[in-house]
Amino acid sequence: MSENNKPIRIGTRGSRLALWQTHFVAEKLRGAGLEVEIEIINTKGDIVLDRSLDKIGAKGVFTEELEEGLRANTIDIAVHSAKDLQSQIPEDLEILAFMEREQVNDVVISFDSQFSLEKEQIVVGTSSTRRRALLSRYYPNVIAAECRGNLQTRLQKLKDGQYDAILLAYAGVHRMQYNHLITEFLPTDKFVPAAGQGSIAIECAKSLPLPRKEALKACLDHEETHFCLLAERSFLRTMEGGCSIPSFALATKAGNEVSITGGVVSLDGQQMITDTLTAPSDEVIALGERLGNNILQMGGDKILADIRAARA
Ligand SMILES: NCc1[nH]cc(CCC(=O)O)c1CC(=O)O
Repeated sequence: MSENNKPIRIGTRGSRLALWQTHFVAEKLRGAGLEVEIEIINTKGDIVLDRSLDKIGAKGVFTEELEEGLRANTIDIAVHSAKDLQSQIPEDLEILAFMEREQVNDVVISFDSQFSLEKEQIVVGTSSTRRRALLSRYYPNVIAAECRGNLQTRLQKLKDGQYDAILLAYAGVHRMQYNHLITEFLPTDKFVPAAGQGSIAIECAKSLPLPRKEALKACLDHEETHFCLLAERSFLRTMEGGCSIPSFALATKAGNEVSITGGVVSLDGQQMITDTLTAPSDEVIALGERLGNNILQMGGDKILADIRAARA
């Protein structure tokens, strides 16, 4: 069997969401006539569930072990939620494809179909500092509480009555078929999503043979999403923020232009800096950098310094 006919070995985390995403990728590849094998790899983010993500601290808590597999050539590609991928990819690896993004909103999930964020004395669980900060900003009546674990764990905590509602990314809710529990779609102009939310990223070693890379990219990459994600991730790099920083960014492409809105919010939601910029789509990296530098200069640097000081 020639090198290019060997099955594609796909590495993935073992959570139900990760497996859904991996089977989605596998089906696309099989549809293109490629053979696939799936390898489940546990990451620190899956194992350490008793601490919030910003306290685990290390970059790439959901990716490191997968990246080791790419380096050791035990897998050919790693499937990630683009949002979970650190902004700086190691020198010897690359992102081969960003798959077509689905609806990017955050949503409210509750077992009470009458639930409203306007109510008094309600407890809402979130897993991200961004959602918690935005919740505090727009709904000071709400008590924002920490809610970690995979989607099933979070839903179980909601069912157990630890919260009146939780906030999640629509993409994960949809993939896990929990749409019936959505009580509200949060608007993206207020709850601007995290960079990369809703897209699946495919990572590989730079040394993967070119014909393999080309076949995979042709099958999995979505050009419009790719341009947008490059802009958002360039912004994230400039802000030096991973998933532990309450930054947000959403790019959209119209014709040959990409527009991006992004910024940062203080942990208590009191201060927020945002800006929107537009550029031709072949300048998305510079666009994201420009947005990041604007945000830092407009006071974002102070917000980030305060967050670092609060955690130190
Ligand atoms: N950090 C966990 C995570 N990573 C990706 C998703 C959902 C899917 C996506 O945004 O692409 C989620 C769950 C959530 O944020 O509610």
